[in-house]
Amino acid sequence: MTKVPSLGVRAVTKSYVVQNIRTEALRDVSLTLHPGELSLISGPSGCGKSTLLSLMSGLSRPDRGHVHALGVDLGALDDAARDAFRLAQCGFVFQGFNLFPALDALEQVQIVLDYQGVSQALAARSAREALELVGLGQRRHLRPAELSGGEKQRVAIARAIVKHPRLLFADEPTSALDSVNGAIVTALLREIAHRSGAIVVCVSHDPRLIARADRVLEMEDGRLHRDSRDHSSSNMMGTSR
Ligand SMILES: Nc1ncnc2c1ncn2[C@@H]1O[C@H](COP(=O)(O)OP(=O)(O)OP(=O)(O)O)[C@@H](O)[C@H]1O
Repeated sequence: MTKVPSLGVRAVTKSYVVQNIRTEALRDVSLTLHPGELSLISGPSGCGKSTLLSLMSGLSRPDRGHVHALGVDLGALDDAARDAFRLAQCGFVFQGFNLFPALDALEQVQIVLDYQGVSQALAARSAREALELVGLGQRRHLRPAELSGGEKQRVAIARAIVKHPRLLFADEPTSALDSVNGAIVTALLREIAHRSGAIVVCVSHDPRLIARADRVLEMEDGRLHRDSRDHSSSNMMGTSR
């Protein structure tokens, strides 16, 4: 295993077949994402954003092409090894928060480390630090029903970062939030990328996130259509439209 700390997608295609109808979700997509940056994947509904996120995080496999994460070829790993890679290296934030109703904020975050076999004392301390980082240190004993939507998303972010993942994936993390909380969560994701050096990847339509991202990748019809890093490019990676 090399120590290349990037996330690379090379000539990836992915189709779904439902009732004999094939949908090409990704067509020959290539990109490299770098540590310390908040990268945003944007584009119209159905253009392949979530499929790309799922391949980059090792949740699914491409039909063709390769995904290299932190120097590891995810396609070369069996299911157990990919699960282990995700557990060790990846954090996830989803639009619906996915919190346990019966647990308070501290427990929601701590449970991740408990699952990894970290001692109770260290898990509690780390969970508290992660909640402080997202500005919820004082509200750590509240349950989801006692927290606002923005606070719940911040708990979800604390849960995702408590094990210091080098890859942080967020699928529409602000879509359920009002403008103030959307801005807070956006700033937080960017700060996490800059401070921790993690590769932070968001899928979103949210203009607040688009405006604050270090890099914006626009998709269209299963292809990468535009990369803000390459201003001259509107048809990337040899794809012509
Ligand atoms: N599990 C699946 N089975 C069949 N088709 C799928 C599946 N997942 C996605 N698709 C199809 O693949 C294409 C890309 O879907 P994907 O969810 O990646 O797009 P998206 O850009 O994330 O869309 P949205 O913004 O609406 O979430 C769409 O045409 C979708 O209907």
